[in-house]
Amino acid sequence: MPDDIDEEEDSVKIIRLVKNREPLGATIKKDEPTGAVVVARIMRGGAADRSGLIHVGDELREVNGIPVEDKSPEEIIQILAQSQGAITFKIIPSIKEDTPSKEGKMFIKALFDYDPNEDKAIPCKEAGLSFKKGDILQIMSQDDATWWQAKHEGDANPRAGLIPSKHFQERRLALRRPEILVQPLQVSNRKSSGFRRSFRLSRKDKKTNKSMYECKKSDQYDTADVPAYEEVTPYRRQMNENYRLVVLVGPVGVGLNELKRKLLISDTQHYGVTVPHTTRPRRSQESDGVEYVFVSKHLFETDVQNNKFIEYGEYKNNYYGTSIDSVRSVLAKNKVCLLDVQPHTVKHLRTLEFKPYVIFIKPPSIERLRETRKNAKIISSRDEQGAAKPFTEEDFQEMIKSAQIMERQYGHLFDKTIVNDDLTMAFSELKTTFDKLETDTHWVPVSWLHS
Ligand SMILES: Nc1ncnc2c1ncn2[C@@H]1O[C@H](COP(=O)(O)OP(=O)(O)OP(=O)(O)O)[C@@H](O)[C@H]1O
Repeated sequence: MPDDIDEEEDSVKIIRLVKNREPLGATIKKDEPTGAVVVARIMRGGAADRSGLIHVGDELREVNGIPVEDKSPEEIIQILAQSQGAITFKIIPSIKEDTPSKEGKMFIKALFDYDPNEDKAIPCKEAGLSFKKGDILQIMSQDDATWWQAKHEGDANPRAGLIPSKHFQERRLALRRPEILVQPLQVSNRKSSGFRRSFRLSRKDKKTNKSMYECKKSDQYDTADVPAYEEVTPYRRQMNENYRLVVLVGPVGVGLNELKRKLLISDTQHYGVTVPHTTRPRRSQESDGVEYVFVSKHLFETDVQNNKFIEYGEYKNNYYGTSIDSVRSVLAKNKVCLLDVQPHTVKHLRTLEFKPYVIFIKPPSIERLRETRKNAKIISSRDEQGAAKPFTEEDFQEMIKSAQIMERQYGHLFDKTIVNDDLTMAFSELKTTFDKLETDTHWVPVSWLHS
């Protein structure tokens, strides 16, 4: 054995990787205490990972015969960027053993849009993975507390990209929160018709000009508790199970009732709606349990105390409300229950029992609203009698503004968005969505199935 080889040389490894146009899929850093250049991260599925020859913690000594000890990571990256074909690395392997993990078995739904190019904090923009709110991501590594590695679910390309970890993203969102909170839920104080009811008769208190459902303070600022990701798992309804609750949300006048009505008449045996409760006296042509369940004020208030209502409110000194049991009774008849609620209510319905599927009905552009709603009528909140009137330009503007606020504040809870431009097309998209919901596999929160 020659004398000039020091002991360390025993462990030196020479490896060759062939680099084509694809990046190597590894990042390096200077180890502060020792000054050594070490591999900081191996991107899952990238060229370095697939070779199986380089690992996190390996110390880099030479690249193509050039010693790297006195070079900064940027200079080394430069050398690598300029190299093509086979690249030779001299490394001292890390002694750390790889720990088996549940890599690739965890799926998350992204609850925000992400573009690595806009992210000042990401260690390497090229390694970042961009995604949109609602995308399903497969988590490939959580080794790093700040930067996870992920792929789009179903993507055949094995290479993972960097995404902010849940903890990191939520922490930085929390720091930015005061900005977000400036936007209140109500669209304007001219009228508060931005939010709809499941029962049209009792929509607004015209005298106080208030929405009949006063939101709790915390509900108005829901953005404050928006998580970054939600862990999800595939779910397919079994034959003996109840149908999932279908929740429809959208701004007033967007056509929610119209779509619901069309669905109901398309198959009255299959679809159902809840019967609301009221404390107003029954009219002669009405039957208890058909138009409304008629109850006393005392009973209604007791039920409110016992959290029996999903939503409730007061209109002309009478209470109106949708009870949780009314949803259960539709589901128990083996029907698909169509429920329309204010968007802030959705989070209370997200339980294993209801497994809600939330559809957002969105207005088209203002130009299309003008064209398509020429003969349509809206129940005007400015009208004491609540009579149907043709849409005004203000109604259109408010509908669009209200939809934007809903999307921004509650978009993370929507499973599907349908634009109600042409009614026939919107209905057919809705119908297809319903059919798929009953037969296909969908992603649902893990907490619903493992709670
Ligand atoms: N795509 C469409 N094209 C043309 N007219 C439509 C369309 N969708 C709904 N309409 C009409 O718009 C009007 C308002 O619809 P609808 O009552 O269903 O709205 P809504 O969202 O349920 O409102 P509200 O909360 O006031 O009950 C109705 O006259 C309806 O027929």
